[in-house]
Amino acid sequence: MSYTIKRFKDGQITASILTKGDLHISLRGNTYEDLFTAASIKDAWDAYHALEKSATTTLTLYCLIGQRSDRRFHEKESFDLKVITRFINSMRFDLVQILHPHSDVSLALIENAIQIDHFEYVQKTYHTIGNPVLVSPDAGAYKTSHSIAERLEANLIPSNKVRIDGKPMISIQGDVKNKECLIVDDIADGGRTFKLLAEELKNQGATKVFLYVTHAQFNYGFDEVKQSIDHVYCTNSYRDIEDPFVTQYEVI
Ligand SMILES: O=P(O)(O)OC[C@H]1O[C@H](OP(=O)(O)OP(=O)(O)O)[C@H](O)[C@@H]1O
Repeated sequence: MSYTIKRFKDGQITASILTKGDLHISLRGNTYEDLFTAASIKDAWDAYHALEKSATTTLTLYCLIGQRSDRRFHEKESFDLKVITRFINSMRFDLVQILHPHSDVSLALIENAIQIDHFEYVQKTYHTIGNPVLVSPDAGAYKTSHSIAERLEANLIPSNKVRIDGKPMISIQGDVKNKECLIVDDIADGGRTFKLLAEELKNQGATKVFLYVTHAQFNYGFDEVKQSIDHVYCTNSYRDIEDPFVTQYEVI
């Protein structure tokens, strides 16, 4: 099965199916354009395979747009993940695979969805560094980090971020003195959460602090995070990064 995509000058996308067969679309999925591209391909495929009931369709998204907006943050605001997942459901794929979603809400809202595990990337990072202590940065990350630590038979130190009078305060529940630490989480947006945590880990005696995130946005660059983090490990689910400070595992 193969297809082509044509973009008109005004941005419109048209998909054409070249050869028949099972459909598998792999995209970052981190833009609305990616989702519309998938919808065009699926529409063309459906038309061309109307009589072929046994053919299957799979959509793989490596960095689902809106995954952090997994609730209505304010009664006057849109619930963006619900809008996005409704659109995905309207395409009617037999299977939708999502790499390391921010929370289970994405999987609950998307029909026929399964998670692509990020364990292998954390495992590679863990062995490359040489068995560091894992650190989970907040309550949201604890459950996943706990399961990863068990699978790696690694030590895990939970930490938490609370705001006191608007100022972020980090609490670390364990001894990191003279230890190398690996913070593990799903997404770096600006990276401030990890910069502050790394500073506190070093204040408490950590010798080195590394960061693993599956989805590496780093929307403000690396200057700030470089001040307290020694190296970043991530996938290229969101974008390709050319920087010696970053090791990327290619997923797309
Ligand atoms: O790079 P930064 O800008 O510091 O952001 C990164 C943090 O934000 C996300 O959590 P979020 O606060 O969305 O999680 P929540 O579901 O607990 O609100 C993500 O899981 C990281 O922990």
